[in-house]
Amino acid sequence: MSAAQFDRIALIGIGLIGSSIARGVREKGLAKDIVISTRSLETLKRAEELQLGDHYTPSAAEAVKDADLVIVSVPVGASESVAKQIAAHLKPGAIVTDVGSTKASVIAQMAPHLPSHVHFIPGHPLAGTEKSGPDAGFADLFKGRWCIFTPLPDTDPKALARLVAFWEALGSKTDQMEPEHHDKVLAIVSHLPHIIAYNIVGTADDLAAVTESEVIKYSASGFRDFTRLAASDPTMWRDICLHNKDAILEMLARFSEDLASLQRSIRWGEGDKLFELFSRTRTVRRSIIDAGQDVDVPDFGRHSLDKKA
Ligand SMILES: NC(=O)C1=CN([C@@H]2O[C@H](COP(=O)(O)OP(=O)(O)OC[C@H]3O[C@@H](n4cnc5c(N)ncnc54)[C@H](O)[C@@H]3O)[C@@H](O)[C@H]2O)C=CC1
Ligand SMILES: O=C(O)C(=O)Cc1ccc(O)cc1
Repeated sequence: MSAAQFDRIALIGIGLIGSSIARGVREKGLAKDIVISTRSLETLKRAEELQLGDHYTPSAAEAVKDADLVIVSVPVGASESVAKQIAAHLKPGAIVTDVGSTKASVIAQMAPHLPSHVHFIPGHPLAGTEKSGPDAGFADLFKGRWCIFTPLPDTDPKALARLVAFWEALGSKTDQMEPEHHDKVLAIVSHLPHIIAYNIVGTADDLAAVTESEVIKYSASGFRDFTRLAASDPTMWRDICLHNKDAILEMLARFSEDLASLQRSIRWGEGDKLFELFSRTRTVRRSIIDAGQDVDVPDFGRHSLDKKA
């Protein structure tokens, strides 16, 4: 058995991320046994129909018994509830991890409840789409994408190395950072873009009453790209906003200031300033492409609008 392989993996939550992990684990042969648990019986039934695992139970406590690796893939606001349910049933020596989009809050919710005889290692795959649920997942979701770990100070290096090997076997590149740093970085690169998308699509929807259906009829690709982000799961994004509040508010304050400056340049016809900003931002896109980070475009770009949600 390689470092990336486990006898029994328990997946708590089987939506886009949990089901992508299940599919990847199967494809790469990373577990002898996959146990799936989720709160909704309907979702659990669907996971079984899709044959994502070997065992299915609505009880998270039941699912983690004898599991060597437990992966919690639920909206971040449900983390404490899951930790409380599984705590007394975890196998000594098991690795417990999560995939939540915020890290300081997940640690604060889970760590106090988990027994000292397990290895709790928070994680976050920077890979996803606007879709949710067990049908939305696919084994290649993590290929070439970062998975960030925010280990606690006393984390066992061997357990961390096994979890790193596991995510790398799923195709991820891996990195580590402090949870607070993670939350600030993600606030600007992921959370703010989604909030801006929700806002602009909401504004356009309000205006639609005035302009009737012109918003849909004439929607250009720029607006269509925003609608993809704004179609993301409402529960997941409500929880991210509530659980990364400070970092998001800090970035929003900065964003609002810069937007006011842009507004002023437009009002006063400051073409040089507009040109300077637009030239600077163009180089950001180019550097992302040059760094080979542009893997999203073919799969999740505007074509995704044409696929079934
Ligand atoms: N969707 C995305 O693009 C990404 C999401 N994430 C994070 O991954 C986590 C899961 O997200 P998705 O898979 O996209 O969501 P999803 O909505 O597709 O699936 C969520 C799953 O959690 C279950 N669930 C909800 N509340 C529960 C509870 N209290 N107890 C047990 N199960 C519960 C649901 O039944 C469902 O199976 C979230 O924390 C999210 O922030 C991380 C990276 C990307
Ligand atoms: O769909 C997109 O463009 C995303 O950005 C997906 C995503 C959503 C949340 C995360 O924490 C990580 C990735």
